[in-house]
Amino acid sequence: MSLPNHFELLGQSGAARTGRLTTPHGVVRTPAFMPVGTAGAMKGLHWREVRDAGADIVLGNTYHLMLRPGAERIAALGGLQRFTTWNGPMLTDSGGFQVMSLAQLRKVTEQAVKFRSHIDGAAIELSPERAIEVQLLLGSDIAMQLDECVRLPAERDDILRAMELSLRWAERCKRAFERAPEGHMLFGIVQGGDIPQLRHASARGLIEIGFHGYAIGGLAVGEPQEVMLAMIEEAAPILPADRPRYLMGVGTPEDILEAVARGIDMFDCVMPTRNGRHGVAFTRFGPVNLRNARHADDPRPLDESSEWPSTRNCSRAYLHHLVKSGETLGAMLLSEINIAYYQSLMAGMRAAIAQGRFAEFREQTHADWARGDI
Ligand SMILES: O=c1[nH]cnc2c(CCNCC3CCCCC3)c3[nH]c(NCc4cccs4)nc3cc12
Repeated sequence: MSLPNHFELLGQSGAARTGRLTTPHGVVRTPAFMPVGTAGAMKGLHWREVRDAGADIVLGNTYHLMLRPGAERIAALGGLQRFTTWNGPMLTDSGGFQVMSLAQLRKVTEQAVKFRSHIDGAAIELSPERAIEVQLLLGSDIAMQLDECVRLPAERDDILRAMELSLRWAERCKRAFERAPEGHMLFGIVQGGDIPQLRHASARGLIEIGFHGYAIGGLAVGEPQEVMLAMIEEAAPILPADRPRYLMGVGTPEDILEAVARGIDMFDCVMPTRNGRHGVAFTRFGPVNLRNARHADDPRPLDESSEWPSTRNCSRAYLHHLVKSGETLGAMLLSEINIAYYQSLMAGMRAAIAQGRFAEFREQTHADWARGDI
């Protein structure tokens, strides 16, 4: 039987789509950018700013939260929304991806991913069943299956092995998710590396099992942008048109624009806050590195036409000063400026798609970025 569908397509312009995803904690407008909360908090931002910037949904970081303060403790405290006071939709990942990049002594077996906590060295076993249990304890509106993501370039055998393991884990996650409360969703994750036939097999396998939405994983892991875009073109058209598509870990504003043009609806990336902490602002005319001495005497704001106050009011000279002197406020201001820019890009795409003029929006946006910061 097919799962209930909480996604409503509102418009299309070429392969680009705009829609609404209804969750127990509210509606998500797509295309959507999901800012990443780290251990349950947004680095350098208050939730109010995240909401004001236009974000409908944020990511909860399962790997960190399950290690500290622990999923059972967050459940006892009323779940992630109450714990963090972000009272809107939340998506949590399975925790598996970060085990691969953060944990020590990790081992992948049929049963589970086994690793030692980077906090206290405790031996942890993250099985598909435990990954679902943790996300249900956190109370997220959208949970992700446990999968194995292979960094690229990789051998065909390894990509095939990880793709088939991820499909078996998808089946186990689906079964474990059957006890989820009404309205909560589970997304499968397409793997298959940079091999079209394996991308097709993975997508078809997930559709056979049946999910509320489908993520495309295994990308933005070291491959050139054209390979990432080619794999989206292989997978997206196979995925059900009436269900959301989430491209994991992506990306720069250009990656996002080009992925929306190929039918992707949801994104997450650490770039806006991470680049903000490193002094780089994303703007309508491309990235601006505020560490650069050329800004020291520049009284102009980053973009006087921006709707975001800090982008419209803070002088480059001030931002340069804050960044050079290592003031925390510098990282905070640039994080909010970047989140606000990403959300304005998403809002611009949603409007352009709804009005059937996405091709023009895409062309004008590329031209603005090419003009660069002057
Ligand atoms: O196949 C995948 N399966 C599962 N997760 C993936 C992720 C993590 C997505 N963000 C999770 C967030 C959860 C909350 C905390 C922050 C992460 C990816 N990120 C990237 N690229 C960006 C990359 C980031 C780091 C190395 S590559 N490709 C990814 C591919 C997969």
